[in-house]
Amino acid sequence: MRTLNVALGDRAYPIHIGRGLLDRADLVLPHLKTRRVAIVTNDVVGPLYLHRLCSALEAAGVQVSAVSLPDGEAHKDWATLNRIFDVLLAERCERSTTLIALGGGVVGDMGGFAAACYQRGMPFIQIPTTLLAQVDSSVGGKTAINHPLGKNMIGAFYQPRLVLADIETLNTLPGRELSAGLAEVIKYGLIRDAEFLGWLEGNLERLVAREPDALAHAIERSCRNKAEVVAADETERGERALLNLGHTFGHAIETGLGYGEWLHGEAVAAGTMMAVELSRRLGWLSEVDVARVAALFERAGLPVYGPKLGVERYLDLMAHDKKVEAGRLRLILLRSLGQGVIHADASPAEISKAIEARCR
Ligand SMILES: NC(=O)c1ccc[n+]([C@@H]2O[C@H](COP(=O)([O-])OP(=O)(O)OC[C@H]3O[C@@H](n4cnc5c(N)ncnc54)[C@H](O)[C@@H]3O)[C@@H](O)[C@H]2O)c1
Ligand SMILES: O=C(O)C(=O)C[C@@H](O)[C@H](O)[C@H](O)COP(=O)(O)O
Ligand SMILES: [Zn+2]
Repeated sequence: MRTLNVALGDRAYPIHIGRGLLDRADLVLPHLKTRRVAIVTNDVVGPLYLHRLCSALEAAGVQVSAVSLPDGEAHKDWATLNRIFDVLLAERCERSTTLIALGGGVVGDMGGFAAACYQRGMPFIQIPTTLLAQVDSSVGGKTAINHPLGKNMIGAFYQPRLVLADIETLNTLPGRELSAGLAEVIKYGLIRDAEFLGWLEGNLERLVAREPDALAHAIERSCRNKAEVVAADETERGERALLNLGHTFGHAIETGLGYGEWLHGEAVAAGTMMAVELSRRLGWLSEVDVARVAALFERAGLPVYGPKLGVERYLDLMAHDKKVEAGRLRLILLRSLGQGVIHADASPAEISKAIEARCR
């Protein structure tokens, strides 16, 4: 098992990465306030892993309630969030009960938001079961639900007390979902870790083949990058915005097509290509750099062009981005491969050309 720390003072928490961790109640117990938990999962993950987690906790004397949500991004909404509150109340969960999110990023984002709101805040633990959730969404405390007009528009910053990433859960993950997770892995290389980017270029097929050592390395390195950024800028006043590379375009794709049509990671990959193209047009990247990034995404089984929504529609959707300040779009671009930058000066005409060049 490898352990990292998210250094947030008296709210610091560990990220444990390893095999068989679902059975390790001993890792969970020190982070509970009382011996009472409510597990939030979904209709796909529950049948696979809920029993193991429940058995381990119950054997350690913990009283467990569980709620299973319908699967998918289309259910990351108010109605589904409310189902969590219905169960927490019906089961008489207390403010000291710990909510455990067992699943991918959708379950984690919704479980975390429910934990932030229920009785004004209950303890929260993340047990991520997708690659995307293990490398990104379970760390850092962004929680949210979607709105028909924009992704993650209603939410809160609310940190977990523990992240438990059991790599063995990735064995049952569909290939398309593994690829989606790789988009966020590649992101860390592009925005702040050129050495890791080089490693990814040399090892991508090992990740696609789910070689345990390669996966463990990629998850640890990704979490290390994310933990450093979050510790330095928890609520996205500055540097944390770099984690949004490709997301302003990508969220427009997800919202524009309807949630769940494209996976988040797929939209981020196509959106990153738009950001990369704009960076080239600004003179920061070369044609060779663009080809290098596209090749990496393609080897990961990810799209490198977005859908043809129409440039006006893209711009309209992008205007809802949370990084918009005083009506001005702030985009994450690349000064070089491995160095992200927040850029507020791109003109709508320049942005439009980059979108058009990367739609098909
Ligand atoms: N909070 C953050 O910082 C952050 C970061 C990145 C993404 N996100 C959010 O995360 C969401 C995407 O997360 P995701 O990619 O994990 O999608 P997801 O949660 O929808 O999970 C993907 C699919 O895999 C299934 N699944 C999960 N674990 C499995 C397993 N071990 N075996 C088999 N099937 C399994 C799920 O039921 C689902 O069908 C998006 O809503 C995105 O906005 C949040
Ligand atoms: O943790 C962050 O900060 C991120 O931006 C990580 C992203 O991968 C993630 O998709 C996040 O939910 C997007 O945040 P948002 O603020 O644009 O909704
Ligand atoms: Zn993301």
